[in-house]
Amino acid sequence: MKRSPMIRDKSVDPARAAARDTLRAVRERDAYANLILPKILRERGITGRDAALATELAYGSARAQGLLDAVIASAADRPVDEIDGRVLDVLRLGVYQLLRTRIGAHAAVSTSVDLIRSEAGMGPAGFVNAVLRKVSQRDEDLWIDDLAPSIADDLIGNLAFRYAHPRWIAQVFDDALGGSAGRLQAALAADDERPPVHLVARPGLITAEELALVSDGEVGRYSPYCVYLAGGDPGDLEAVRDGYAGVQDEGSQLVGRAMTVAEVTDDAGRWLDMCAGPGGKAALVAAIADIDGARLDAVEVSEHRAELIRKVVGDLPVDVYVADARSSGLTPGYDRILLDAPCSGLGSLRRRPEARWRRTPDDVDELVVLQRELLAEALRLVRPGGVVVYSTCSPHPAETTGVVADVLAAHPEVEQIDARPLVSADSMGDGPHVQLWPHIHGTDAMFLAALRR
Ligand SMILES: C[S@@+](CC[C@H](N)C(=O)[O-])C[C@H]1O[C@@H](n2cnc3c(N)ncnc32)[C@H](O)[C@@H]1O
Repeated sequence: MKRSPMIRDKSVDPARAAARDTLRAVRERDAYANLILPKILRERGITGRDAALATELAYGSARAQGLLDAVIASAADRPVDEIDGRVLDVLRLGVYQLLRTRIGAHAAVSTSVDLIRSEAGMGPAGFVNAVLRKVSQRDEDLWIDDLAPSIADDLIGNLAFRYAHPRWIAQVFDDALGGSAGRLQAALAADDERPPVHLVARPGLITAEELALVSDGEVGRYSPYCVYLAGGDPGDLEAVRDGYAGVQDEGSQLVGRAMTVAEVTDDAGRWLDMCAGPGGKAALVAAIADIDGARLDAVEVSEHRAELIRKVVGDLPVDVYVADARSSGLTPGYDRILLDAPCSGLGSLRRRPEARWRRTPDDVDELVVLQRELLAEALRLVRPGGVVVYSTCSPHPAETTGVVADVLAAHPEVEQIDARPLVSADSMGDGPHVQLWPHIHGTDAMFLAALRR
């Protein structure tokens, strides 16, 4: 591969250059950090400690962007949108190192100056040096005390700033948590951390205990298929490469499993996953279907994502349909349906570093309309006595309890059943729905509700 000039420059640290180029791709091309960074590392042959450092700096800086920008604007005495983008990327990396890592101030500043000098020259390097030296005079708490809204005036704004979330998202979490500052603080803090990798042991191929043994991991708390990986790249594991295991958040496993364990009398084995791409839950459900003698129809509107489903389900009993699930043409009469609806993803922000700064409240309004239509169609496709599991990787009340309440109001023939026994985790509240949380369950903030027609 063609190496960029800054990589050849001996003064530039390859790990930091990889992190900088990731932030640039995120800023300039709306790239996803967790897709672009692994590619950069692979292409440049960066492994081991350098790869770990690049990952920490790129993901950490992307996740903390709002906090970092407020500090940069204050230290530079100008809004960040008046700072050249390439300089801003390097400043974000530098401020992240100063405030949120144990890297010494001298190393954080000098490596940042090297990064920008190699591609933009002495002027921008002097600016980066001056801003970072000013930032280095205080620690993170002092900067937060200076710049965050006061606790007395705006508690949610203060917590949002402190834990690097847009205020509107902190407000959504607060609404979903029922307005307790302690709970909100714990939720935001957990969401501000780098999440552990969860593996799924594919039923029928390997047990969680066996997978824990070969991966040096720990068996999960709730999902019988889950293993918590202690560290390292899951792609290096033979079990993952051979398809015996995959990467999947424990909450997502619990949702897939819930659809298969709900009580359905005379289950004829006609199962449907209505929004199945890229196939994480479909693969788990299909493996269980294989054991139970059932067959899964998997619908996905995007051809590319449908192809990902085909790859991950392999020879399992699955038929993949590329269609809009609101008008798929499938014959009604399903025993079990999983509707893992397209959603804002506010419950898995910890796994998508830059996502929190891209989402807007308007995204949610459009999604809610689609979610209602999809759920109404699921209720049309399920047979009397059958069960629909509705789930989102978002705790936003409009996308969760709001959608369920609206659709139930229009369908008196449908009852909501208690989803808690289908999940069997701790602290699941009063039901009948289940809302999982990173700070309580260690999972993404998945929601699920179970409806019987
Ligand atoms: C939350 S994701 C599903 C994740 C999946 N269940 C998994 O575990 O891998 C929602 C999926 O729904 C698809 N989708 C969006 N609108 C759709 C529609 N109208 N009909 C079918 N699929 C749709 C999206 O392309 C996306 O792949």
